[in-house]
Amino acid sequence: MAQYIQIKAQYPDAILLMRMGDFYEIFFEDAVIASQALSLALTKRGQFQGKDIPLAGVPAHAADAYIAKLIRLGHRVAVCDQLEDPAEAKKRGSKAIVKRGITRVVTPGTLTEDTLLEERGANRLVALSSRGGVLALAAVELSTGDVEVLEVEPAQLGAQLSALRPSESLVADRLMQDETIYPLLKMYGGVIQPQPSSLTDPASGEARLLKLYGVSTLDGFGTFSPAEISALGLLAAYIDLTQAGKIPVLKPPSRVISQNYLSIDAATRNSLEIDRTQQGKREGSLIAAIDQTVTSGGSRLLLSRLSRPLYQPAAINARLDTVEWLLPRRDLRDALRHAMRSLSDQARALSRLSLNRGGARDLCIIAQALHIGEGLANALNDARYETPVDLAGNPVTAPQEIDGIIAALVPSLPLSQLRGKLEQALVEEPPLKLSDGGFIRTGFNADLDEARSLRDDSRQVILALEQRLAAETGIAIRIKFNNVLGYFIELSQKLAEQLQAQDSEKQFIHRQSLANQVRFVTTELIELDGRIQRAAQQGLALEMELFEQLRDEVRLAAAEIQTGHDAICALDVSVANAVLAEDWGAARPVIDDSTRLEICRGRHPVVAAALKAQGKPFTPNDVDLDASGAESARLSLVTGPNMAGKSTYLRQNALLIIMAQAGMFVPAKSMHLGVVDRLFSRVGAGDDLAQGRSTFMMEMVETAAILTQASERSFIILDEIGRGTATYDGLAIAWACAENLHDVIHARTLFATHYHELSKLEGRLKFVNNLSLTAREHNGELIFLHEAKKGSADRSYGVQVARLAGMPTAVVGRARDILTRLEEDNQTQLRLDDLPLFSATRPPEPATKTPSKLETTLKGINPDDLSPKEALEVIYNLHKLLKE
Ligand SMILES: Nc1ncnc2c1ncn2[C@@H]1O[C@H](COP(=O)(O)OP(=O)(O)OP(=O)(O)O)[C@@H](O)[C@H]1O
Repeated sequence: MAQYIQIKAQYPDAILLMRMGDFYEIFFEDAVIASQALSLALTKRGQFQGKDIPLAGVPAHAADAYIAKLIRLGHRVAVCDQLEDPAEAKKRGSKAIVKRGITRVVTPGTLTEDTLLEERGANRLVALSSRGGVLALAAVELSTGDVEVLEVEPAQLGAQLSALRPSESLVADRLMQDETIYPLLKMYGGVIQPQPSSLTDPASGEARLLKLYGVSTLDGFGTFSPAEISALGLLAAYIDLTQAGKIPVLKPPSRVISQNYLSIDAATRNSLEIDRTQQGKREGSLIAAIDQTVTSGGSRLLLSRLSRPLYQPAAINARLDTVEWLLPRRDLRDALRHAMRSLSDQARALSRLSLNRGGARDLCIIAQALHIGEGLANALNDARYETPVDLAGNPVTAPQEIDGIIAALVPSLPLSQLRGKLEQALVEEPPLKLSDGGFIRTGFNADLDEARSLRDDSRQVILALEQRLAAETGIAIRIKFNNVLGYFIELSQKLAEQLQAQDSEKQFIHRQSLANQVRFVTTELIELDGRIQRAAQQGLALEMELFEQLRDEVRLAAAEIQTGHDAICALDVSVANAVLAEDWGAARPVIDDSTRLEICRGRHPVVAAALKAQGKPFTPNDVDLDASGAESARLSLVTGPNMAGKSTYLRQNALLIIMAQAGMFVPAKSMHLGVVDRLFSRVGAGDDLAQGRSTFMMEMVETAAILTQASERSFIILDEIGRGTATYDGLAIAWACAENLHDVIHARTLFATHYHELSKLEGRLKFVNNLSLTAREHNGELIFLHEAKKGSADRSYGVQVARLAGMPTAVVGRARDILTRLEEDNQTQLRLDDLPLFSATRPPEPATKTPSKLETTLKGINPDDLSPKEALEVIYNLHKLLKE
């Protein structure tokens, strides 16, 4: 108990699992929590301060599953193991206690076990910190070693957090009080772990980073701002704490420049269902419909590309070049995919090895990946020279990305030697547990072979002994083995009596009597047992030593192995995109700096695939927008009956932009896209009652965000703005928003509405046109054509849709009557022609004052965090701002 209490005191917030022989035992309050969470029996053991100590326990061999469940429920788990053999402890005296210590703290963001991780998803730990008014995010994916860091504008925090989708977030204590930041963290940050301000100081953060990376300066990784260092430092501290000092192999932090990416705010990401549906499932999301990758690393990379599409045309085109090059090379693609399919998750194997959690199987995974990588490089290299000229006789050069992949996969001499060594050393299918031994091949190490043959020979000797004793005594002697007694002779009661009766020399020593059996040993057997066990232990110790040597060599080569792994992931994604492009008859989008969005016969990737699976056709649709207004409308008003396909049309165009900027071919006949800087979607928000916001309030919050943040390079889809309030209020808001988007923001916009009155904007505003999704009424039946055509719809056919939905006939009939009456009633017709023209250009009413840069910076400073030197620096900065 004293040992327990002392260890528990170091990890008060975690559930402590204490190793006791074959079990992990849980005591006190932890036992109560765990027994409820894991449906374990709650018992008691001993007393503490006069009270019973509650106890629960889980078998050590099944601990992973229990830990996973606790983590999923949001707990942290500290695992305390036995650090020595109980026999060692006994040497110190019979009452000595086995040494125990924390070997790791398991938290949602720091998992590395395959059994606890989603194969195709990322598991990120994120840290958020701020220095001098600048906010920074750092993210690590411990199971693959990827580290990213970026500065964020407070307005972009939601977008960035939702792109990273952390499982766990470390947050500097004082940011927890920030009214704008905390709600975002709560929504998108996973499990939040507040961190003391003392850990956010950049100087100590830098020291921790140097230790983590084993370098003497961070200069080789680039330049980082104090806020970025502070966030990275938080990660380093937490990794140190949770991994009990073991240092993972991490890639150098890559600095994300937000301006190089298409920004997608959190609400948009949710509503477009990029990586999961609004119900939280992968199935039905964009990624599920388009993921053709064959490796888990490739799948994760595709997800990260879709979560953060690019903004620079050159970078997008480089990816597209690769897909285009792979597209006609079907045999090559098949061969590459076939080879990659047999790869296991190399990145995670490497990470386990570096955290001392790996086994011989992980070494095999690395060797196999190096082998396959080399094969891939050869196949690509051959293909590079296969078609030197195209049909027109022009030289065909492989895209740059392919050259890069080949270069990354051809191993250096030391790495290929390491691969050879691993292949020589390891058996084909090593046992799951290292402690079982038997993973090193015979012939690799002479000492090991000798120890093994000693062990095997001894077994022969046991057999011989068994036969000899049987012959000598005339009794069918059987020698058996168990972990407690070692080797022993086991006889039935009757035979035992017979043996003892004739054993005049007392050769057979009694060991144990069971109900029906009696067990004996002989001095010879004891000696033999010792010899066998020593040989086995010696063999195992040698194997462990060899394993550690190989593991250290792999660790040393980690950076090159990671580069190769990244190249395979990129290849997998490009091949997958080419496969998809062929399956779908997809087109390469033309990407440039223009302000166009022109799609011919585009299809919704998810809806079209779902309909296809049901054997139903999908109607392709065009879109034609130009933010400058020179070539076509800037804003299209989309009307049409309920169920006509307005939302599908809107989302389809947004999704195609995401795919195109992620560097993928798109399901369309053609697409011309002037790159989009920000994507906004206001499509059917749900309530956020937890935050005290009604549906209408949420809709207004999101619309406000669009109107304040969009630029003329943005793309916006707005679905039924204003529908959640009284008709006139809603129409007025929708009207004003459309005007503002057109006159002030100039962004390419698709605006779906049931307010048919809005169609009057065409003609009134220069760059607005009307589109409608068509339906036809035939013999009282409504037929949806799902075709987007020029012009506006005249009605919504809501009552017909209600009938289709199975509303009682009496209600539908009554609704029809009321509708006719309302339509006849001229009073309800709006006199829209009386509205003043160009109202959106009216000078805005004095808005609430936006804080100046000086004020924002001042607000971001926490005097308690500053050293005198930093304070002086801040004063200089503020003074500079005053002059700006
Ligand atoms: N282009 C299309 N081709 C074939 N089917 C389509 C197409 N577009 C939409 N659909 C089908 O029509 C259904 C309704 O589409 P959607 O939700 O987009 O309609 P809507 O006009 O937004 O309706 P409401 O105004 O009631 O919200 C979809 O679930 C889909 O199955």
